[in-house]
Amino acid sequence: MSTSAAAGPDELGDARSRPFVVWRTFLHPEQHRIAYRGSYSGPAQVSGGPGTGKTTIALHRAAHLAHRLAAHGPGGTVLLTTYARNLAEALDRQLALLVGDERAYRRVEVSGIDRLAMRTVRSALGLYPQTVSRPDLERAWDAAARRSGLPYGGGFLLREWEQVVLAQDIRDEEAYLACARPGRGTRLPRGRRAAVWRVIAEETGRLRAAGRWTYLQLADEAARLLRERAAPPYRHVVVDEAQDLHPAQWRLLRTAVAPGPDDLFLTGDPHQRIHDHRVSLSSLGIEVRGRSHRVRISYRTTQEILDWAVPILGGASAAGLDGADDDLEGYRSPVRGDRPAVLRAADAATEMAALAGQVRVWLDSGVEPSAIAVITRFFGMARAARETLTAAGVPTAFLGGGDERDTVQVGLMHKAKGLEFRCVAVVGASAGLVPHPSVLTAEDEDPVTRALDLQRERSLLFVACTRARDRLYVSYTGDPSPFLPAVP
Ligand SMILES: Nc1ncnc2c1ncn2[C@@H]1O[C@H](COP(=O)(O)OP(=O)(O)OP(=O)(O)O)[C@@H](O)[C@H]1O
Repeated sequence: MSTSAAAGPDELGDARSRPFVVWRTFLHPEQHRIAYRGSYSGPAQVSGGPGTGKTTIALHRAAHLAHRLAAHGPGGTVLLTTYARNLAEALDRQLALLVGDERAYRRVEVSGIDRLAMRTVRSALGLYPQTVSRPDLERAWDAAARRSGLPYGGGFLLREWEQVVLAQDIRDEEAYLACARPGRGTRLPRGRRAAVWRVIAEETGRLRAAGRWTYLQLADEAARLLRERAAPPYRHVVVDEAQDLHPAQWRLLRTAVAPGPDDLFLTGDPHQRIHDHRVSLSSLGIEVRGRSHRVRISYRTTQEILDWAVPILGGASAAGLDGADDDLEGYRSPVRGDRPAVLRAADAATEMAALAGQVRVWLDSGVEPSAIAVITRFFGMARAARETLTAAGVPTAFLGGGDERDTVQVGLMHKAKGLEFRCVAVVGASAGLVPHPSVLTAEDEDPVTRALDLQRERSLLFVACTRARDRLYVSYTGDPSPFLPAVP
C-alpha cells in the first residue's frame, strides 16, 4: 500500500481532479496521524461532518491493522463493519484497491452489521434464522395495539420495544417497570407500563413461536452467544457510520473483540443520524474519552454547498457517541464552486421535465452518468424520476442496487448515505413531503419522539444534499420544505 499526504488546498485541488478511486490513497497529514497511529490504548473515535474523510480514515486504519497482523504471523482478523449492506460492499471494494498485499487483505473481514449478527447466530445455533420484514412487523404491532385497547399506536409500542426494552437489554417485567426511558416523551405510570409490557411480551412471544426474528433481535442474540464463547472472534473492530448503530448492535461489537489496545475504532457523524437509535457508548463498555478526534475539512463538497446545506440541520447540536455535543464548528471546505440551484416548479410534471433537462445538461458537459444521482424522500418519486429520465433517453438504475455502470443513480435518501457523486439532484423537497406527516409521531402521542423525528428528517435531507461534490440542484412544487434554506 502506498499513501501520500495532500497537504494544502493546491494539492487537494490536484487530488480532486483524479478519478474517484484514486482519492482514497491521498491522506491529509492529520488523517494520516489518526489512521496510522501505532496504537490506541482502547476504543478510539473519529467524528466530523460529511465528506471529512471518516470512511477514508476507517479504511486506512483497517488496512494498517491488517498489515500489522499479517506481519506478525498467522492469527487474528480485523472486522470492518457498518450499518448497511451496500455500504459494506463499497467498503470492501475500496479496501481491495487500498491493500495491495493479498495476505493483508485476507486478514480483513468486511461485513454489514446485520450479516454479522445473522452469521453469528446461524453458526452457533446451526439454524438459518428467518427474518420478518419491516412492513410485516409494523402491521403486527398495529394489530397488537388495537387488540390491547391501550391509547397507543403500533408505532409507539414498537419503538418502546426497540428503543427501551431491546436497547437496555431488559429481560423481565420487573426491570421494565424500574427502567429510565431516555428519548421517550410520554410518561408511563406503573399500571400502564405493566400493560405495555404485556403487549411487548405477547408480540415477542408471537414472533418466537413463528420462528421469526428482527435484525435487532439477532444482534442481541449474537451478543449473548459470543459472550459464552471462550475467545472473541476478532482482534480489531473498525466501524464506519457508527452513529446509526443500535445499542444491541454495539453489544454485539463489544463482545466481538476483547477489551484492550486497538480493540474498537469508530468513525461517524451524529448530524447524519438517520435511525432512531440513542446510544451512550460508555454505558455499553466502550469508553472513547481521551481518544476522540474531530475532523473538520470537507474533501468532498464545495464551501458553497456546505454554506447552504448546514442550515438544513436547524442549528441544533447533536449528541455525539462520546456523550459530548457536536455542533460542526469549524467545518469547512477549501474548494469553491457554484451555489446550489433551487427550482420551484409549477407542478409535478414540470418538476420532472426540469429534472430531465438538468441531467441532460450535466451529461452534455461530460459528467459520466454514474457520477450523477437523483435523490428523493419516497419511492414513488424515485420511480417517477426514473420513468422521466428513461423516456428522455437517459440510462438509470436504482441507487444502492449494485448496478452502477453507465447509469444515472436514482433512489432514496436512505440509500444515498455514505455515497458521493459529482452532481446531485434532490427532487420533491416540498412542504408536506419533507417532512411527510406519516413519518412524524403525533405531538399529543409523544412530543419528544416527534422532535427526534423532525431532526431525523432534517438529517436525511442534509445527507442527501451533502452527497454532491461539485453541483447540487434541489427542486420542489408548491411551498418549499420548511427545512430548505433560502438561496443567498
Ligand atoms: N486527504 C484527502 N485528499 C483528497 N480527497 C480526500 C481526502 N480524504 C478524503 N478524500 C475524499 O473525500 C471524499 C469524502 O471522503 P469520505 O467518504 O471518507 O468522507 P466521510 O467523512 O466518510 O463522508 P460521509 O460522512 O459523508 O460519509 C472521498 O471522495 C474521499 O476519497
